[in-house]
Amino acid sequence: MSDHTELHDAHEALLQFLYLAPVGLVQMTLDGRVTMLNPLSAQLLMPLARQGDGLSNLFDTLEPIAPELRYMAVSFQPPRGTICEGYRLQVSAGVPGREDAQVLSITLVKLDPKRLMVVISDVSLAVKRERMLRQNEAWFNAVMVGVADYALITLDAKGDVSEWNPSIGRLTGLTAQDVCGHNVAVLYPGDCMTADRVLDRLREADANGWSLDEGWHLRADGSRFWGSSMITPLQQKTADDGSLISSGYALIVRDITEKRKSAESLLHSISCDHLTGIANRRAFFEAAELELRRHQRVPRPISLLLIDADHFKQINDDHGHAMGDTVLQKLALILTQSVRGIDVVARVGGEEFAVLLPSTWMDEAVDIAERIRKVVEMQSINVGGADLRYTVSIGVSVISSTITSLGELMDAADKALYLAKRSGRNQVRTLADLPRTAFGLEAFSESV
Ligand SMILES: Nc1nc2c(ncn2[C@@H]2O[C@H](COP(=O)(O)OP(=O)(O)OP(=O)(O)O)[C@@H](O)[C@H]2O)c(=O)[nH]1
Repeated sequence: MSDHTELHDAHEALLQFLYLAPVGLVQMTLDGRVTMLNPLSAQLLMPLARQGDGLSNLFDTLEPIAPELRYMAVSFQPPRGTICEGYRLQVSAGVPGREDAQVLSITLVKLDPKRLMVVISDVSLAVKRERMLRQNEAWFNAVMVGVADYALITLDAKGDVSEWNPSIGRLTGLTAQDVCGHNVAVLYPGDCMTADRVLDRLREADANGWSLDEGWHLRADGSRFWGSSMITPLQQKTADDGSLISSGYALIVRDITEKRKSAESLLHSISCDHLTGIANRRAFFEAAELELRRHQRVPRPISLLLIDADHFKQINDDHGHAMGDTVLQKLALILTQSVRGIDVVARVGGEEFAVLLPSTWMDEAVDIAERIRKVVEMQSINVGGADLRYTVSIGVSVISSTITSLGELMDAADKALYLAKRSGRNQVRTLADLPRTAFGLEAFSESV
């Protein structure tokens, strides 16, 4: 066989491999320009491609959901090596009960100083199974493990503590007088549990047979511990509408501080944004999905703030990328300090943040957004002796009869944010601020 034929056959075999590979494979330049992609990667990425751009640059395609990938590639100094492995990208939120969230796993390898290879796979099903497994494990642990560090009490139909068991004193230092007759929310720090949330959990226990949650709990001396709590219904009866309701519940609380510490670094790596330390896009969608599922069971308001730093490109251009990063870190801090423990604060894009506010009406959400806007406006960051000031624009939306899914909630906040930007930035807007006749964005842009 001639060298030429051998080469041709090897090439054919390689193409065949790429074509049939069970994972998406993309080869590209360091700045993301795609030079080769196999059919599976095209299929996985096509829903993300913006009109007109196609899939010509992978970093552009992934910019809205993972702007950090470009920075990770640029800041990777060695001439070759693995830049990231199994990095999870939350593509869509999914619709509870109808459509699963879509999650892609991305491995980025630098082949040589000029080329990157990307391996993409759809791990949506695996993520769903992981979550179920985590839940089952926690459930099992709550029931079977650790007789020394658990506490048991009973609750009435409203979630008030009806029966005291000394185990709760051992775990928390609280006395019967501290808890009996009070809402079980007394076992939690003020900003981590509300009476509404307690009722949600009781309804969840009625529907599923149990409700399991992890979070901060309170000791008598004011200190906190990370606890797992499981609520199970006691005597159940069928209501007029056919649903099951209980006259009482058992609550088991366990101190899992130690277990949390060991799981924390793993959890941190998959759910925290690498720059700001707050939740990343993936963790946000998971938490928001859970919140919306609760809302479907017991309807009550949920508001969303989308916060975007104004003229951020200019900050990067004037003061350098590292200063841009500092601004994002400071903004993340302001957001976490401005809301309650049960609110979800996340970085969902490059300079875009989201805050989900359970049990919060639109006017309360607008007040919180306005407070955040003012704190940012007042803050000055020292840059080489000079003051750097910046502002944010905020879009606010709330679940309503027309906005029922996470996608719609995000979309409404995004439109309101766009309105805030178009109206001059450094302001808070809702869709109610749109001209009545111009609800759609296209119509709006024509009318401005
Ligand atoms: N420093 C830093 N910059 C980032 C990061 N992620 C995204 N960016 C930059 O954020 C900038 C966002 O710019 P644009 O979307 O044009 O928006 P803008 O300049 O904020 O303008 P408006 O949003 O219209 O007020 C881009 O220049 C991105 O490169 C990051 O992690 N760190």
